[in-house]
Amino acid sequence: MEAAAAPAPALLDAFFAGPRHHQLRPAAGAVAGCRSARLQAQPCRAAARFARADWQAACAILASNSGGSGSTSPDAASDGRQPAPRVNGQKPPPAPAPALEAAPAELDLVPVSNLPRPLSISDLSPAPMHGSQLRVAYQGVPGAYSEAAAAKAYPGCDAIPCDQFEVAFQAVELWIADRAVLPVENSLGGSIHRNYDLLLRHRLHIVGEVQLPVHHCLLALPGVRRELLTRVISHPQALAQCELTLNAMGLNVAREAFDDTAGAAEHIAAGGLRDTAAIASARAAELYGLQVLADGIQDDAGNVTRFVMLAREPIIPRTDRPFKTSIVFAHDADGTSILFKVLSAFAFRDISLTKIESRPHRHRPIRLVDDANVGTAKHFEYMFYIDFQASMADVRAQNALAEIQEFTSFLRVLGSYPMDMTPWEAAPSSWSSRVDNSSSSRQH
Ligand SMILES: O=C(O)C(=O)C[C@]1(C(=O)O)C=C[C@@H](O)C=C1
Repeated sequence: MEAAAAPAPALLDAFFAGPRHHQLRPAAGAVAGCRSARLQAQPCRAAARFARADWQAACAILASNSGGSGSTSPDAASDGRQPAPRVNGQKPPPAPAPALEAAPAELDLVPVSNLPRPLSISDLSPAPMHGSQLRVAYQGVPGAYSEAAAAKAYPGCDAIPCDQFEVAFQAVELWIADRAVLPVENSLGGSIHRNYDLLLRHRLHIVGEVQLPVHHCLLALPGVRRELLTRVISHPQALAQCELTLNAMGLNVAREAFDDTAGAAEHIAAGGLRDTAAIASARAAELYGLQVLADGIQDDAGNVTRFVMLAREPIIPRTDRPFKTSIVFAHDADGTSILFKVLSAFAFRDISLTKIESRPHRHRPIRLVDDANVGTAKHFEYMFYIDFQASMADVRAQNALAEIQEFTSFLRVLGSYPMDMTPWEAAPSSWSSRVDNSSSSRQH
């Protein structure tokens, strides 16, 4: 039985650092030293023992800086910051929102000129403006679920809207924001693949997670009736999460993808579109002056999106509360047994996996295997992402990863962070029970 222990900095640095210059290669030094052969695993463990005193000293310094803020934010202790008592994210914008000013006067829209304009690529010059508040980048415009996730992760933060996921990553890298909060998976729609790819391309660390119950509404301009609609617009995830309900409502109209749910609501308000409805939050309805045509239209009452919190530095993993660790790996060797070996490394140590995802290996998507008799087989190559339920401060996790390094060509720890353990609160769903009944009668 492997006992839990404080991690050694050399070993943790090695896992967290990953490759510096080429994303798909292991880092020089400790990582490469540990992974390349079974024989080389020993020096790495020796280094780990040697550095234990440094690790404990570093922990002591961080503990004395954290000041016991009592914040509900999972990585607040590592920040040492007190959230300022300001409402989430509504700082004065650099310019009024021109699109909304064009909305027809009779719509009686709530003035939204004080909503922040989303950052775009052209805003990303590294010119940090340091205030006392934690600045948290999210993708979308005010009223997006990601904004609510940012507020849940960092209560009282200054939420910074970004027009793309990529911009949110860069905002943190360039010190325009301190954190990013980005969706990675939804209980109905599945993984948000773009963010898995970006996690690998960028060098940010996962420092926490939040799970947000997602309660969708069907929004339209005031006075619009459902029969007039010819189109429903929203984020593709939101469209997917409401597909059965929309059909059950008899709303078999065109569906169109939008960058984010609140952006779709804003588009309807700005364009005065009377034939279009958006799937978005009740908060988006308020912000953009739309009426709620139907409430709780997600296909399952327990619709939840999981977001990760990203920072420039990792947090110090602990063992006194439930932690999760996210890793990504690839392998060079022929054969499917690698995945089996990786899973065994966790099973053998009784570590539960909470998620496994594969994505194309962008640097080497196809491997050709020639057989003179039958031709050339084209194997697709993958990067594998795994979340497991243990902290990197737990020696079981350290040993599992040391073992995995021996048969993978690339391994990076994306983060080791506290699990979101907030009590379950399913979003009420006025439509889902009908859909459940109708879909089950359809299936049998
Ligand atoms: O469009 C939004 O409001 C978002 O915050 C994005 C997003 C997503 O990417 O999954 C977040 C939560 C919901 O699952 C739907 C959409």
